[in-house]
Amino acid sequence: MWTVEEHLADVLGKIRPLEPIELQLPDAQGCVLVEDVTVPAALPPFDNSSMDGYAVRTADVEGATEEFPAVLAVVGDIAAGSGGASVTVGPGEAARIMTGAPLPAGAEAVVPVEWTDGGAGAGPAIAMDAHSKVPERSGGEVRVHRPVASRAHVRARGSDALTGELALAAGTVLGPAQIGLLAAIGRATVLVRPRPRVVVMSTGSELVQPGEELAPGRIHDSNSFVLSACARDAGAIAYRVGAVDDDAELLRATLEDQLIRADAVVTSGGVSVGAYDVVKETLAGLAGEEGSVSFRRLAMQPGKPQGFGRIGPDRVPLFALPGNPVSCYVSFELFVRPALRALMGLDPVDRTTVRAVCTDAVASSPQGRRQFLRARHEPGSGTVSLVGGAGSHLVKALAQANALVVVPEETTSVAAGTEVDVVLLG
Ligand SMILES: Nc1nc2c(c(=O)[nH]1)N[C@H]1C(S)=C(S)[C@@H](COP(=O)(O)OP(=O)(O)OC[C@H]3O[C@@H](n4cnc5c(N)ncnc54)[C@H](O)[C@@H]3O)O[C@H]1N2
Ligand code: MOO
Repeated sequence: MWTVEEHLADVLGKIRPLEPIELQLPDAQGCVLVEDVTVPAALPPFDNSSMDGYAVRTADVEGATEEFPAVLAVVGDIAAGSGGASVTVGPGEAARIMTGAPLPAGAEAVVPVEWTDGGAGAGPAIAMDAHSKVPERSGGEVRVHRPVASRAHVRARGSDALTGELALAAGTVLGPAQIGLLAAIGRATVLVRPRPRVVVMSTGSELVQPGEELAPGRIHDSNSFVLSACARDAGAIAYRVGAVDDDAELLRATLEDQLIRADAVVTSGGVSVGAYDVVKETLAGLAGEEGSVSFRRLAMQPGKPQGFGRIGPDRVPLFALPGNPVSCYVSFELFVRPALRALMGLDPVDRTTVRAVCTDAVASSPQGRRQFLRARHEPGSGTVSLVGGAGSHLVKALAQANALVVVPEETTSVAAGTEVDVVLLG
């Protein structure tokens, strides 16, 4: 028997991060950057207004009040997106300016429109008149009711990022804010490790796709759906092949067809000791260029029988997971997810493990095997409660779980109220 750690070490030892590729920004989300990205030009690229208001010279509005406003001639109207170069604010002048529009020459600060009459001559404005309705507001006069400090409501060129500064370091995982920064500095593509393409297939002649009628003795294929969802959740691109009958030739042909689009292959079923366990039968016999897959028993429950190896000329990692639905899911979480994260260059590769007080007793746990029990973890109270039993077929309980309670190899029972290790799922 292999320990969980030995099997994981064997898997991770055979995984190399995928070669970096240049991806469009939206496709790079969740990926690891493999280049240092520097800021090519100052951000913001020009001094601009942070308010809808009037660009003024501060001396002109010194001492201004509502009763004794500074009356300024409006010499321009600067919308965001306009160059603004044609406008210069001289003494006694102001330019109407919108949030994000470039500060015109001569102006030192912006007074928000609420500190003015907005050009309407009827006391403090609450907003500007729309240009489409009152076009004459782009000229005329404005009464300013309050003084303003130099550079007030001005966002200085380079106040966010300076030219040549490091925007994002290699190794950064690109989340929404990082994607936003890259877009803001004008990058359309970035060099990242791509998402692995994972081919998922169930095996078993008893399997029927959801939506189809069940004949006697047959069940719906759930593993290919779980595994595809797990792969996507781990950041990979999943190709769900569906179910392949227990037929060695068919399995071999399907794998051969699928390898072209796979950075990893995950199968479920057919790895135990039955007479129709064709995954084991087929893959254990690979030789030479075909690669090799070894089958072993792990000291864990669920998930005892496992196959792992690399197949085809490109040595694509292949995980042959047990068919029992819970065994299949737990095996993915413990071994495949870390491998996919390693392919993406993500770190850490493992799920988070915390300590929590188990509110339930575990009456018996197999000696010599690490048991993973489905549970609900309550972070607020630091407790964890078991859901369902240890049976590897209990998919309803699995769907209620958000964690796995770990019962160590040499522990055969756990009293309620004991602190245990808990693997958090998601
Ligand atoms: N004599 C022994 N029998 C078994 C042993 C053993 O040590 N000695 N180990 C048991 C354990 S533990 C596991 S886990 C399973 C693993 O079996 P296989 O990987 O060969 O899986 P199958 O036999 O194909 O299926 C097992 C079980 O799961 C159901 N199944 C399979 N695929 C799906 C799917 N895609 N969706 C839903 N359910 C699926 C299948 O119908 C079986 O009920 O072996 C034990 N046996
Ligand atoms: O390992 Mo099986 O996975 O115990 O049901």
